[in-house]
Amino acid sequence: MTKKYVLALDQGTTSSRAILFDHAGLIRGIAQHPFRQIYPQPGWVEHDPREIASSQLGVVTEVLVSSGVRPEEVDSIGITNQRETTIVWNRETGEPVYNAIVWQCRRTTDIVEAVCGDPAVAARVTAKTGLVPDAYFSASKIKWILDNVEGAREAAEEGKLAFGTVDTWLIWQLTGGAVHATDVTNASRTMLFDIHKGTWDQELLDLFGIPASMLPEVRSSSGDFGVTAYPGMPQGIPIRGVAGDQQAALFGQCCTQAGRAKNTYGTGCFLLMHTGSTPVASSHGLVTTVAASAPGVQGLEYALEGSVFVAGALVQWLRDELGIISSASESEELARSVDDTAGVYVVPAFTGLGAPYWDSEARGAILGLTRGANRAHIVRAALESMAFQVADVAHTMEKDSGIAITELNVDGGASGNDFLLQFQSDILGASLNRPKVIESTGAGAAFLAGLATGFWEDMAQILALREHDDHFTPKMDAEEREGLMAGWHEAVRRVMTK
Ligand SMILES: Nc1ncnc2c1ncn2[C@@H]1O[C@H](COP(=O)(O)OP(=O)(O)O)[C@@H](O)[C@H]1O
Ligand SMILES: O=P(O)(O)OC[C@H](O)CO
Repeated sequence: MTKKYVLALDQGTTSSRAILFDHAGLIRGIAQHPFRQIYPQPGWVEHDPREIASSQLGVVTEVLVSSGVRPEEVDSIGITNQRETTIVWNRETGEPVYNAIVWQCRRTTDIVEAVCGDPAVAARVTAKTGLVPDAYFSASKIKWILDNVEGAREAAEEGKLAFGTVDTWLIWQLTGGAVHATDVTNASRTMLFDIHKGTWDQELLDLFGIPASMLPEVRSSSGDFGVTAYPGMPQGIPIRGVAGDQQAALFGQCCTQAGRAKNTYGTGCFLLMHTGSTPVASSHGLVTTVAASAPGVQGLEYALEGSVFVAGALVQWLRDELGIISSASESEELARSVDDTAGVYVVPAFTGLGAPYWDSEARGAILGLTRGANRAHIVRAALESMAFQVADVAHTMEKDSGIAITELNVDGGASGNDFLLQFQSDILGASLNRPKVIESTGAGAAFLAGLATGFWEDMAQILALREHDDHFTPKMDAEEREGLMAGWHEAVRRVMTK
């Protein structure tokens, strides 16, 4: 076989990565570059679209050179990306009209209130898109650019501007402007896409005042997105896989059937459960999103998604602000040095509380301190708080879907912490699988591309590649679990403002 590798481009919020996967699904090379975070005002977050592209294209060349792989050996490219982040550019010049407005940016809160403040309108938006109206999603960000960048609205109405999430921007760059397309998973995060029909929705476009001519064509996640034609880069490599990073991770974890779920432990946590061909609506503020499908699947597939705002970020806080650990990994050793937290609970509501509490005014607290409490107890309580928060989201998801989570696939930087995973398994009463290749996001993008070209034959072949290096099974008895959970809920109640 002359084609030996699939190249995944993982364009994340803080860095761009390129990862080479071989036929066994193992990583054969990886290159990574951070790029600038731009904070023009409190609560605003931007990226320079040119830096997104240059850092991403830079690591492609770097990974090929550093691993000694020839471009002819690369079967295809899969792209996965930070979602919702919004870029608008001029179709003729290829120049962005404004910086990328990042998913974390809160500048459009007032726009969302003005457009969706009426509960009947909000309900209609949710019914079509599966999303809870919020500045997080792309629609209000596009509107902000059209309303605030001089000449942008006129140019958009004349058909001169193109909108894209980061996948679309990268596809445009890689194909030399030949392809303006996105995939169904990224489209489902814009708040302009009808997730039932699988099409852009004119009513939503009118609501936000966005001309349809700006929108990319929507394609399946595993399919044809053109070939590379960027000057100075290997030419003619097919782009065959595209998915938003959380849906790519779900696919990479082989969660392609109803009830299968994954949780990514990064700065925050993203828990997604595949719900098959049924879009499950949440009664507790979780979002319904489109899942990435393997080739040949008819119609759309869906997932329920819930997130924890502060997870690994709490460990960073212990290190950088409190200074009670010197590295993230030290947290494990310290947590194990004590038998329990001595009744201490940490509620990391730095930016409020998400599902199922939805209290944006709540703030963090360390509770239950006694004279004997020491840093090990606090560090242990911090790790446990990550697991409690995930358990809250998981239980909410179980209620909404009617499906019990008995097995959870895990990944992300903090999933390297065995103490955390054992406690998570105990508190959830579910088994956890941590795959050997922890880069599930990149793996998902690679699988989507390699399935489209025939590099891998089918899902069964990919499932067979999956080697779990670690399983965690619940060891805690029900009484202890319930006691700890009750203590957590009491701690949460103490920080809530409503
Ligand atoms: N051994 C560990 N124990 C606990 N947290 C960890 C550990 N290693 C990394 N982390 C946390 O995981 C996060 C990094 O994970 P990563 O998946 O790279 O995040 P992201 O993609 O959100 O940037 C950081 O917040 C870090 O504090
Ligand atoms: O870039 P990440 O890994 O922080 O992921 C960001 C998410 O896609 C935002 O929805």
